[in-house]
Amino acid sequence: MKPNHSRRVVLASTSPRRQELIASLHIPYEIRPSYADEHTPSDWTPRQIVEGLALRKAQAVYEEIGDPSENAVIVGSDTIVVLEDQVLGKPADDADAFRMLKSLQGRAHHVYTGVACIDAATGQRMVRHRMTRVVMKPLSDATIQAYVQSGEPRDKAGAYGIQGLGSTLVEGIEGCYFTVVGLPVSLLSDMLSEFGIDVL
Ligand SMILES: Cc1cn([C@H]2C[C@H](O)[C@@H](COP(=O)(O)OP(=O)(O)OP(=O)(O)O)O2)c(=O)[nH]c1=O
Repeated sequence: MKPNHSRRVVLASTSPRRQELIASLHIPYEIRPSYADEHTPSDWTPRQIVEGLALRKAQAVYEEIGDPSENAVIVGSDTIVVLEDQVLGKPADDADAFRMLKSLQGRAHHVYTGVACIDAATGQRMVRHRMTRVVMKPLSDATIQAYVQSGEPRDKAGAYGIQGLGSTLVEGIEGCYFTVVGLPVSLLSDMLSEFGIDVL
């Protein structure tokens, strides 16, 4: 059976990494930045945070383009880094990035990414998450400082990007690499097929 490519994906994201990953699936897509409120109650679990925020991001775009004639699936995603019971989002500034990396170095943490799909015509929705364990090498203050000065940590949860210079800080991972980068494509392709979009 040929893949059904008549529906398109609307990626509710400003993240260049997510845009590159959706492009790699070779399905029709468009980008619509979503500016949902990212504050969450302090008692939410990591799963509730990433699933809740992924859904909020998709919902914000659904409210703009949702229409019975719209043959599209809206996708939202959210990533956090969790060190024991501490949730690390994006660093506020370079000092915050240094502090985050100092706490992550030499030990393991978990990266959670939530993915939400909303059918733009019917409003039908699905939300899931994936988690990957990452072990970071022991790092000297000088190495952390040099990495912070590269500018890479600024827009990334946990203040590192495994896909960039941050790859040199990581000892190993258990789980899906793309969950760390911010969009678990294998989970997304399973979810899209439930909405009538077959990647293969
Ligand atoms: C841990 C890690 C995070 N990240 C990024 C992925 C996400 O873009 C970012 C986490 O912030 P998010 O709030 O999940 O996403 P965002 O604000 O960048 O984009 P959106 O418009 O979709 O809300 O951290 C990496 O790129 N590499 C990594 O190794």
